[in-house]
Amino acid sequence: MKVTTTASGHVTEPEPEHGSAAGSGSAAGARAAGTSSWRLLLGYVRPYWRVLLLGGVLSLVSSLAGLAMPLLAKGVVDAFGRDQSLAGPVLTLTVAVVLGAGIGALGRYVLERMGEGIVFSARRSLVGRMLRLRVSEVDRLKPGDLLSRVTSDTTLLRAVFTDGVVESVSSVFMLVGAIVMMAVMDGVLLAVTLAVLVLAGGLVGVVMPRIQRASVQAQEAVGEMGAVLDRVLQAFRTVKASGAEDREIAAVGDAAREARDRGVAVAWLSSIVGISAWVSAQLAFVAVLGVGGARVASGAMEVSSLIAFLLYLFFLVAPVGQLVQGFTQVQSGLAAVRRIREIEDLPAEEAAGAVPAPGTAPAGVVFDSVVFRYGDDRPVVHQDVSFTVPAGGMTALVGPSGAGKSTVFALLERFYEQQSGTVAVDGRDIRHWPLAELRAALGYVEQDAPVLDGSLRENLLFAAPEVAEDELRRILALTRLEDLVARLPEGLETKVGHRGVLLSGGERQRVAIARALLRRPRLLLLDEATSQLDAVNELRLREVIAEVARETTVLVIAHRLSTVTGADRIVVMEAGRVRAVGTHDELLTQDDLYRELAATQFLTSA
Ligand SMILES: Nc1ncnc2c1ncn2[C@@H]1O[C@H](COP(=O)(O)OP(=O)(O)OP(=O)(O)O)[C@@H](O)[C@H]1O
Repeated sequence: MKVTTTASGHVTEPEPEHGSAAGSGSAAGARAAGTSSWRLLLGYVRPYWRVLLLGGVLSLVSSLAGLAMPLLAKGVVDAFGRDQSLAGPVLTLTVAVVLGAGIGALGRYVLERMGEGIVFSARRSLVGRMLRLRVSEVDRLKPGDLLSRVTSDTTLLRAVFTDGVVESVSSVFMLVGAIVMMAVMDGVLLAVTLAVLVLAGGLVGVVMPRIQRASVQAQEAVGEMGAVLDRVLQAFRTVKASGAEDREIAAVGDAAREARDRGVAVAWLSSIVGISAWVSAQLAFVAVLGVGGARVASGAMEVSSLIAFLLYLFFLVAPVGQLVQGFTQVQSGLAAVRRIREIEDLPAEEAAGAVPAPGTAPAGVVFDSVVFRYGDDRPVVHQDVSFTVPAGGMTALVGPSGAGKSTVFALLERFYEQQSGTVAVDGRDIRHWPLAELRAALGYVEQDAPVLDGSLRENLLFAAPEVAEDELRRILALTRLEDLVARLPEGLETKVGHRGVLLSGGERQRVAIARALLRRPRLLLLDEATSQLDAVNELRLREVIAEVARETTVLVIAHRLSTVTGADRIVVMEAGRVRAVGTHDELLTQDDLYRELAATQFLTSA
């Protein structure tokens, strides 16, 4: 696939040549999507073609040994009938059985190993792609569904080449071989057999497309169940506090039931195919026994040939069953590939590569006539935003909820791109910065300061794993976290738990600041927590911000009076515009909205 990089540094890919499975209703569209799914599937198997070939050859050799078995059995019967020694034919038969089974098992192992390799590379490439998706794309996706694409859909790829392609090829080989051998034995009996089998074949042809549709729906249902479950786990405490457990259990149960129903539909259709293959084989067996018995009685056929023919007939049953199973596996695999491809087709950011050191000098920011909306169908969030943050010191952004303050940070990090206007960091349009370098120059502390599952040390070094111990100690002192480290049972190595449950809100915020500072940002973006902090934490946070502002530029979305009074300048935003800029004292006299904000929102935490 051709990938191009735009002037802005964004990687763009051509529109998918074919509509996705969900999008294309027409038969031609579905065919085209099928073709490209195959191409994608082949892409996964390409690195393993030698292994696939080896596995395929081993399976074929094992099938050949299987095909020889009835002939060798006929040899045993003939030797018995002619009063010859049985040792030779029995030994040959035994060797063929043992060798055939051994080679078959080895072939199976080789293919299964390859299947695991394919799942591994599909997962690696999908996760690699997922983490590079643009934030705007991920906003639209459901995390649970994404998870199921990485965990469950990729698993289905394993069986495509093992149970699917190779088994099907060796089944066709067995089938053709058995039919040829049957033709050699007795043409009349073959005609009887084929007449019965063609009837079953027609039924299978009708059911197969339904199996394909049901497989896609089954996988979508599993994805949906993941999405519902994720919703519950994300808001676990809210679910409990709202007494909504029963309703949510029912919702997840509904999704699970849907997944079960779709799975049952696949099983039902597969069993129709399986049973018709089995019944037709039995019918063929009875017919062959009747007609063959008559032919043996009339002397037109030897009894050993009838026995060998019947054995070949039994040989037909297994490959037909495998073909059916193989076809189902391939259908599920293709459906999985389509779901994986939907993610791989989404626009991604440029790859990080080596990040040049962004320097350490504080960087300024300029927003110039920025207009931005989150999507074409969304309202304009930044109507016309212009302001300047000089390098060094602290600038506070204030304004009512929904004014567009957090969006300023999202644009600076280039999570989204403005529709018009310019955003510059250190005098350079951010679209001209290599993305990784830009992000390395910024430290970003989110409002809810997420803590990742792992130790406190892992959390602190998340953005800068190579940082020296003295620098870590310096930042711990700067962010007033030394007490916390001393208090935790295992110090820095203490597991802070999923979502940082061991830490208070204020501590979480300071851990997030320390994490950002350890990367030595030239500009710290701090979205202050709105939650109330106790007096000690409030004071510590204020000291930390003031001290950091001596080293670098700090742009803080402020929710506390104590923060804004310490700021060198304050930018007041309202409804997607900047309405005033000044110091606290200036704005108190000049700007009504600021005076009101200071009197209401900020006053509680003076
Ligand atoms: N990812 C998003 N997708 C779509 N709309 C969004 C997204 N993030 C924010 N918005 C919308 O953009 C508007 C501005 O949001 P923003 O978070 O920038 O405001 P804010 O001033 O930071 O508010 P607050 O102080 O409450 O956090 C809001 O109406 C919000 O609903």
